[in-house]
Amino acid sequence: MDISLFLFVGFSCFLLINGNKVEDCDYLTDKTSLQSFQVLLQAEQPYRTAYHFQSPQNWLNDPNGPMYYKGVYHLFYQYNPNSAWFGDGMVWAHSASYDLINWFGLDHALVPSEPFDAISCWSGSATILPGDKPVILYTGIDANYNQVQNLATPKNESDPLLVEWVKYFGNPLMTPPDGVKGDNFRDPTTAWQGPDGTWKVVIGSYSNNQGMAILFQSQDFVHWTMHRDPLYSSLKTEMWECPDFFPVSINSTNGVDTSVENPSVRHVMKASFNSHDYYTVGTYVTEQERFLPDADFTGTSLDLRFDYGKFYASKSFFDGKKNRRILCAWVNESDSMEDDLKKGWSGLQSIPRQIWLDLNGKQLVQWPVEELNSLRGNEVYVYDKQLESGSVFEVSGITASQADIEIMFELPKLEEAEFIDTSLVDPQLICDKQDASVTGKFGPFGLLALATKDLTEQTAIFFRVFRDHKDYKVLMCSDQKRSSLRNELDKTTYGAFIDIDPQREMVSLRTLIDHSIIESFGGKGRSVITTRVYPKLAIYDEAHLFAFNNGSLSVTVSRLNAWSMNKAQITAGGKTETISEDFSRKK
Ligand SMILES: OC[C@H]1O[C@@](CO)(OC[C@@]2(O[C@H]3O[C@H](CO)[C@@H](O)[C@H](O)[C@H]3O)O[C@H](CO)[C@@H](O)[C@@H]2O)[C@@H](O)[C@@H]1O
Repeated sequence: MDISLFLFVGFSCFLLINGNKVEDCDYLTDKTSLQSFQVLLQAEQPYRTAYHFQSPQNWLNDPNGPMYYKGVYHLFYQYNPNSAWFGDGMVWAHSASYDLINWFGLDHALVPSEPFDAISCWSGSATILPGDKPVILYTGIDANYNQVQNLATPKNESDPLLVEWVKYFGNPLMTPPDGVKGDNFRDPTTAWQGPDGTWKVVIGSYSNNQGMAILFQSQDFVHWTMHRDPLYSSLKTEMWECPDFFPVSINSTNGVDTSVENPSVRHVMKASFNSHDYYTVGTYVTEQERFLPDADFTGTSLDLRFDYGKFYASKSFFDGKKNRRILCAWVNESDSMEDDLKKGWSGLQSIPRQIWLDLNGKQLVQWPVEELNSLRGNEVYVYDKQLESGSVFEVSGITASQADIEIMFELPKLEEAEFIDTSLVDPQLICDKQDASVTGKFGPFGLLALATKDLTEQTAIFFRVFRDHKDYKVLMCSDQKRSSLRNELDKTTYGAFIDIDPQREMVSLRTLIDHSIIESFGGKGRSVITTRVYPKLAIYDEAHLFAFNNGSLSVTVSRLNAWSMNKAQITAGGKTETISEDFSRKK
């Protein structure tokens, strides 16, 4: 709970709590009533997170320009200083960290101020130029609501915190090309440098019924020319937001710098559309400036996604400190806009994830950054526990509303698995039809998170294992249907197949629970599902965690380790905003 400011204007006084004007000070004349008021408000804010990044108040969306510079990690993000809703006047808020988990806020890095960003400073990326010189390319919404690309540089490069940024006087550097609408040209990627020294960057767009990554080239990072063809475009897609284009090593979990081009890397193209982050692995043919995907986007459930739940506008960066590539994304709310006004905030950032190419070369693997483990507190574990059909057991001894769980399942007699109905190809639909209450053979088995003791409220993260001819198919689901007794929440069920062979590998799950967000990594990070839930009763100490098996065949929990998670230090930025009356946020 952030009690931001007391303002005394003349004889009147009010209190800003999470950015909302909530009470006259008459009510708070003595310390006792202030304390009870705080307790009351705490009870009203059970959905704020303990270790996921969120701003103290207001609306937050895309991560922008993440980078590692002179010993400091930087996270900029889309932020509305005026409201818990998205709107005009978006800024680049700025936080810094030494470990990607604990963050301290700094002054906003970019705020609308010039003709080329008069309305808003929208998403973009950072690039570290040779000589350790960081720069930002971002989308400005100009006074005519056109999207243009702008450059900003640090005022003082020797300041590791990069607090002040200066907008280039010659902005904008790129404007919507012919045939591209003024509102379909945004979100520059991190730029990369070709072997001949040419800088390249792609901008998300939509033209001629295709979503695309328009390629621009430059010799000096200031003068940019559009390449004849987009780096890649796809007919099956809408407007591409926040594209990302980066190399991945074919034989190592290490990351590589965005400019690396050699035979030991492949390239990944990511585009955000249709509320999801889709990606495809492929080959970057430098000479032709073409990206050749192994598989084109299909606009169906067959496309690869970073996350099969809520995870949007992600951005990756190469972390030179630990030679890894890190991915972060915006996780939006599933409650109503009215709820967001009441809470005074909206939007979270995912836990930063390390990403690398799976050994099979077909897809990426993701895992929470190792620094997260530093928040692990009390641990409980279970080994070799048989889960008979219909059984449920409580994992007690940890803070179930704030936890990190790793669990591995062994499936004896795999051959008894039921055959998959091959007419069902969309995993999300299967998870929805065959939710956690529907008994199969192997599955549903998994975890019941943020559950009441009597299981009235529960979010089930579970697996089903099917036979498919001589092979097996492992389905992972996150079922939010019973996540809350509250109505008017989006309780969509999510699902994904996991590319593992249960004959050779145990079915594993790592789940991060943090009050209103659940991030689940199946099959050692081969499929990930993030969800937002808002239990009415299963909050704080009333939240419980269970392992369950609702399949007709028994399964064995070969290993379960669960940790209480400590709170991360995430402090507010340097500037406190006051409420603008233009943006009505009255309760
Ligand atoms: O903050 C601007 C950046 O966000 C992006 C991707 O998230 O585009 C957002 C977008 O606006 C929609 O999304 C808002 C939340 O992200 C939502 O509240 C709003 O109502 C939506 O319109 O902006 C355009 C124009 O409105 C829309 O097409 C996008 O989805 C990114 O592309 C921006 O740089």
